Amino acid sequence: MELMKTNPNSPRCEEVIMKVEKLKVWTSEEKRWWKRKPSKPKTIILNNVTDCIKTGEFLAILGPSGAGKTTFLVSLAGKCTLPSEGVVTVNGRNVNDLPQGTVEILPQFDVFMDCLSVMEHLIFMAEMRLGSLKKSANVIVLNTIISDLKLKTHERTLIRSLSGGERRLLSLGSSLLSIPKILICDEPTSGLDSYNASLVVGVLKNLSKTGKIVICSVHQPSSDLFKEFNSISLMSEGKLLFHGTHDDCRILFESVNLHCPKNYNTAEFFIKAVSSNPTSNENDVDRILENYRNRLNASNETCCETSSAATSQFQVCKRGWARQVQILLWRFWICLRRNTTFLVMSLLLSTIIGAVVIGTCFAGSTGTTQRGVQNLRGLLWVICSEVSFSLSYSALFAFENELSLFKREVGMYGVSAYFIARFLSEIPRCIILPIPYVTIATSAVYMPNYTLTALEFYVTLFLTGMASTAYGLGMGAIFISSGLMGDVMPCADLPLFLMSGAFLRISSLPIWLYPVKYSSHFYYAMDAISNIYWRQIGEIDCPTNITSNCLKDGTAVLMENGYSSHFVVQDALGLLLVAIMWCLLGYYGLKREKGKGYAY
Ligand SMILES: Nc1ncnc2c1ncn2[C@@H]1O[C@H](COP(=O)(O)OP(=O)(O)OP(=O)(O)O)[C@@H](O)[C@H]1O
Repeated sequence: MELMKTNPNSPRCEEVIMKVEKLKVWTSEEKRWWKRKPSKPKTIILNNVTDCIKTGEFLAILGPSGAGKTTFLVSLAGKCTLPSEGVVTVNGRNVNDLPQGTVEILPQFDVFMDCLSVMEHLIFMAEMRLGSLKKSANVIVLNTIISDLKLKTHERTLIRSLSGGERRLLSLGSSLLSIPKILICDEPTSGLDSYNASLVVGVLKNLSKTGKIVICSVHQPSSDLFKEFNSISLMSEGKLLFHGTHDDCRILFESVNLHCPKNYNTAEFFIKAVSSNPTSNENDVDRILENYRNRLNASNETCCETSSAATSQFQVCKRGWARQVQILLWRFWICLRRNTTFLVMSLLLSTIIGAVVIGTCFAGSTGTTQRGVQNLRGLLWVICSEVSFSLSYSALFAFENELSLFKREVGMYGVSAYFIARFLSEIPRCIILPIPYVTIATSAVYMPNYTLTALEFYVTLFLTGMASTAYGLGMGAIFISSGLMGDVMPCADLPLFLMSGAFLRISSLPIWLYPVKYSSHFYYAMDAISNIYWRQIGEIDCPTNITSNCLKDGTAVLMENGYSSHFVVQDALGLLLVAIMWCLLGYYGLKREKGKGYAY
């Protein structure tokens, strides 16, 4: 197995030592702001864990449910966001300061972009973690992982069609692509049949033989699988009761009169013995711990220090920003392409129906009569708002659906690269959506210089679509995890669309509302589209029997609404700035989400 081969000439400094010193982790305290006392006090999850894990260890972490195994693994990976004390180091360097990918964690639950095929997913991961697949060395690594994990037959299968076990294998393959020095797996065999479980354990064991550390939590392993691990750690109630070989563990248990019956699964025996259930004796746990500590003290075994300089070898591929955007865009594009028929059909159907309804209601209207002025104003508002609302609401939930994936991939790519790629992936919608409104709805009304006017409408609606998409993505990113998006959006929309001039006379706005006006994409869209239309209306009929004031021409309509006279520059620039503003806000929203930590 190419990937797992050890280099015989490797210097001894390639040794990896992971040290855990007095690690304590608590649950977060919950406190209501109006109360002095916490409503839920913090409780301890990991209680003073000290350990040392060395190169070549294939370590099984055993313990009953709730013992703290997952919390321990997450802490070892430097991804624990709970309050903690103590330190985890790798070759003397804090685990949090190591280059991304040095310590990889394979979580208990898999998260993927389900629309990709197995191969597409692995190519994405390889490009991000390993480097360019134009390099033959990287292709070899990728192919080795595919063949080691027997994924070849599923290369073209969509991830959404994989079984739970196959998803586990794919997850493991993705983690292996960063060629980590330390691989931490939370129940890597759960959901796998015995063949695949031994396949995974075999791959992990071979990996540990190449001078790496592989740590796995395991739930009820079969005797055969359990034997494959060369060391075990036993946890109970947040304490580390033992770390060492199988034999040492057996001897320790026998020292407190706990003998594993013949032909009994040893892993099960150890777990049962330290479980806090009525059949186990609580004193056993204390005695095991005491005896273990006494043995450690007597053996005087120390966790040998390795120079932190040795961590300089921990170099991991980091793609440039532009390349990250490109790779992310490629992934979004595949999903878009896979759903193209559905997307285009639903987009066109909904917009075509909308455009036909609008065209029917406004059929025959003309801006050259006093009666037609209101209809044309209404038509322009309806097509601007349809484009704007459709695009902002379709972008709004983009991040919510991808939040777990984004938080799993934290550190693999930059937040800005992800945001920009997401924004760019929405552009096809901005291109397609205005077409029916411009071609169908406007053809039912009188438009001077139809082709040119329709083209100008299209450009305006496209730019409006871009700003609306940025607005949707921005709001989505800001309120991503609160579940408030749907509630907040109508409140945020209201002041912005009131600035469109369709309901309020813009020229009569008080000065303190100007910031809202200038940040409203509805305002720029209506200002531009109204100018395009009304500037071409030279004369509006004014019947002699009319009782109200007559609007003599298109310019009078524009003046009545209070639209700008520098519309081309102002509106194009305005829409661009609004898009940038929402992109920046969205970026900070996502950055805040990233700061909340890894999604386990
Ligand atoms: N974020 C958290 N907030 C509150 N309590 C937590 C949190 N994470 C873990 N706990 C609690 O800490 C204890 C240990 O949890 P952990 O998931 O580490 O156990 P485990 O040994 O991995 O269990 P299992 O084998 O069932 O997965 C549990 O009682 C759990 O409820």
